[in-house]
Amino acid sequence: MVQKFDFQELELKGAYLIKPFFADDNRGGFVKDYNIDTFKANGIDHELKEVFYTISKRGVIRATHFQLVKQQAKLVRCVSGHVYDVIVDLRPDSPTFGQWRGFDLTGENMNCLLVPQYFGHGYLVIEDSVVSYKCGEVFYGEGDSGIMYNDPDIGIKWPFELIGGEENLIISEKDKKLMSFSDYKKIINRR
Ligand SMILES: Cc1cn([C@H]2C[C@H](O)[C@@H](COP(=O)(O)OP(=O)(O)O[C@H]3O[C@@H](C)C(=O)[C@@H](O)[C@H]3O)O2)c(=O)[nH]c1=O
Repeated sequence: MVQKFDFQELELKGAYLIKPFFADDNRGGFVKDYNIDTFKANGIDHELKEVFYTISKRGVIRATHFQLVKQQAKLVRCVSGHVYDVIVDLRPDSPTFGQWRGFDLTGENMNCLLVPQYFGHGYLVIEDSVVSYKCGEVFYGEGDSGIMYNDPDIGIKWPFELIGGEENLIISEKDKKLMSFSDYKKIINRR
């Protein structure tokens, strides 16, 4: 079976759900999730500066992250396991400002998300997972920031029932102290 790249632009413009190139045979499979020319031919200008992976246990939440400076577009794929991945449009001049969308990314479905610059990104880990990131900008620790996963004004509906309830969440100390959406709007209005 051979599956070609497939690009679907989402309602949050500039974000894409992407099926990678995939071929299998009696040895197993082959996945190509990035090619600069194929991306350009489909209207996506995404040149890589950094690639990294996160390894997470079921119940982990990493959300909702972005860099306040050196904005980082990223191509995200769950290499193994299952995450519920959420993107949030944080572009103040966008008609979908403040809106979120969620997607099941699994090792099996191989779906990738192209998260544009000026978006927040995060996920809830439904099964032990490895997630890969192919970034258009390097990590910039001083600008590392985020909005609380449970911010009421954004209102992300996380499927906590799939991890046995919100009380089972595993969250970093940093992610317990992120800003509110209301604070984010004050920061960008001052710029
Ligand atoms: C993200 C990142 C972290 N680090 C360091 C900082 C820290 O010591 C350690 C773990 O960092 P964090 O706790 O911030 O990792 P994590 O919570 O996994 O952060 C990630 O979350 C997801 C949702 C994203 O979208 C990513 O862009 C990134 O923000 O790794 C880097 O050196 N380079 C990086 O690119």
